[in-house]
Amino acid sequence: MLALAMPTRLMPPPPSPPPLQNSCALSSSASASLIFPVRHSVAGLRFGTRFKHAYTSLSFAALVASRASIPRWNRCNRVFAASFQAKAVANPVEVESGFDEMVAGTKRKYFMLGGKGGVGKTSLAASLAVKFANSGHTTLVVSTDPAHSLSDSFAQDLSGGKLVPVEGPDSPLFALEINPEQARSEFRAAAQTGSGTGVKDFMDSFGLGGWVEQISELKLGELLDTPPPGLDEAIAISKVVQFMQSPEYDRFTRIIFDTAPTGHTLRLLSLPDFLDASIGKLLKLKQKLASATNAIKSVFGQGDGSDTATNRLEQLKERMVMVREIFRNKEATEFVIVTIPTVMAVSESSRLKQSLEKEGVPVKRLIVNQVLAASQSDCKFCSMRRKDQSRAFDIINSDQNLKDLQLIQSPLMDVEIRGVPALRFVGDTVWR
Ligand SMILES: Nc1ncnc2c1ncn2[C@@H]1O[C@H](COP(=O)(O)OP(=O)(O)OP(=O)(O)O)[C@@H](O)[C@H]1O
Repeated sequence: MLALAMPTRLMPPPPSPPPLQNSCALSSSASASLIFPVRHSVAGLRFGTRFKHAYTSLSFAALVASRASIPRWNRCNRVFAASFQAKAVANPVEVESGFDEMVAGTKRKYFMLGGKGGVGKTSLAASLAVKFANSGHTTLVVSTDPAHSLSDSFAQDLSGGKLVPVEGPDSPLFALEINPEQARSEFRAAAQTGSGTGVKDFMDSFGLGGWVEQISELKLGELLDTPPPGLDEAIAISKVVQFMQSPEYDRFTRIIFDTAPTGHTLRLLSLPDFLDASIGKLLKLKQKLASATNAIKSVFGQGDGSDTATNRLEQLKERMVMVREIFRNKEATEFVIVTIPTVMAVSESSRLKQSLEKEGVPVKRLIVNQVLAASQSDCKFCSMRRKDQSRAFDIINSDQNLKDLQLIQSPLMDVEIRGVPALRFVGDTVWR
């Protein structure tokens, strides 16, 4: 059934005819064997005629409801992607997003969605969460992005750092927004007692110069004074790991992370090793000092509560190791790269893929979001955008880091994706 298949590779669209009345026609033309429409012809929404699933009428109601707030600065930006013009270059089995594989089994799986800022990570993470929940999985979606937008995406207040039930899906779906600022404060409070210049001076005054050198190697003071980007997220994720150790979390069979933009994610990936090494050294040092004089013991000993601090550091270290294990577990984890069809975004995705590979993080899929549909008649703006888009797809097809990933396309909608019905619609369109 060709209509159910998604193409693996977009081919450059045929040359566009001259613009007609400066408008974007909503055509879903398909020329027989090579070109076929997507399963949900979104253009059909406008005329209410071509829905194939019960969900879509619901979704459309929500989408229509939210349309009122969209500025109509140009007819072109109202285009719902009508169809993808694509060449079926591969076996139809390969051209779907592979959702069957993602949803299979009741063992817990983690999905991390990441990419450049603003490409649609949150919308796609939320839509995937809704799709899993509607497929029978008790699902958790977590935001560790310092600039949370999960609440906006679900149109529900999810802040507060606690599990919040999301209303609407068929099976339980919970969301959790971790406040990275607060998580970092906790980390500072836990770590400060065991390091820093105060201890260094103190050690020096006892003639323990060698130790001073070791302490400065820790770089923990530096870490706390100017925390590297990504630390917030590392701590936020380690907090999630902490939560997940509690029995309350056993029921979740799918956990989705809406991660921070690329830069943060890359630094985050190298951070567990760095923290692991730093905290490890600190703990080792503490153990050595435990047999030293009472005066030194008082710095690290029970009297001033710093044992609690080191215990917490030890806990943090353990969690960082767990985070790293989760990130690298090929059986349980998948990092899904989200991009948009622009040269800049695709180049960044390529670098992200390379770094993830270097860190041993499994990546199988690349979602190209906001794909503009092919159209019979184009306004100048749309045809320019489509040319850019086509260039971006060419790059993906030839890029060493990206070309072997399973390509998923997500159409550009002409409304903001907000609320469970809209997310359900997007989920059914993209995750098939
Ligand atoms: N396919 C799409 N069609 C139309 N609008 C979209 C699409 N995907 C995302 N958007 C819109 O783009 C905006 C940004 O999306 P989203 O918040 O999901 O991106 P993000 O990558 O998570 O951003 P950030 O990096 O800031 O966290 C939102 O208003 C969202 O509704």
